[in-house]
Amino acid sequence: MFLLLRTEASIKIQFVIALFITGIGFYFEISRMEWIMQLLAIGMVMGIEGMNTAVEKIADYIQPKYDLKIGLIKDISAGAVMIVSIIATIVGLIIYVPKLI
Ligand SMILES: Nc1ncnc2c1ncn2[C@@H]1O[C@H](COP(=O)(O)OP(=O)(O)OP(=O)(O)O)[C@@H](O)[C@H]1O
Repeated sequence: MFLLLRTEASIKIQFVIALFITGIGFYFEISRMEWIMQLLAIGMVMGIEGMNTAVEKIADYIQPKYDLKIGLIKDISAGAVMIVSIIATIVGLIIYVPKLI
């Protein structure tokens, strides 16, 4: 976890967003269930991002040169991050939009 936070720019950004959204959670005094959903969303995104980083590192280790199959593998792995990020954004909107309007 510390290795990821120290070396990966995308995890650093997600960590800052996680801290920010946690602060927002305290500000709006979200419910116990909303905290569970928010924490799951944060954990999902950062966990899958960590796995994506591992896939990228393995790919670069086994094939440092340009390779269509490696490109496809990296795209699929990045796609997994995209899926959980979209879902996490929707969860955030479901929690906070009603509090803002
Ligand atoms: N060896 C390769 N062969 C073919 N395409 C590659 C290769 N390496 C990267 N790519 C393409 O470039 C994209 C970005 O790959 P890269 O490894 O730079 O990840 P990244 O998304 O920049 O991740 P991060 O910012 O976390 O390092 C991949 O999704 C893939 O499409």
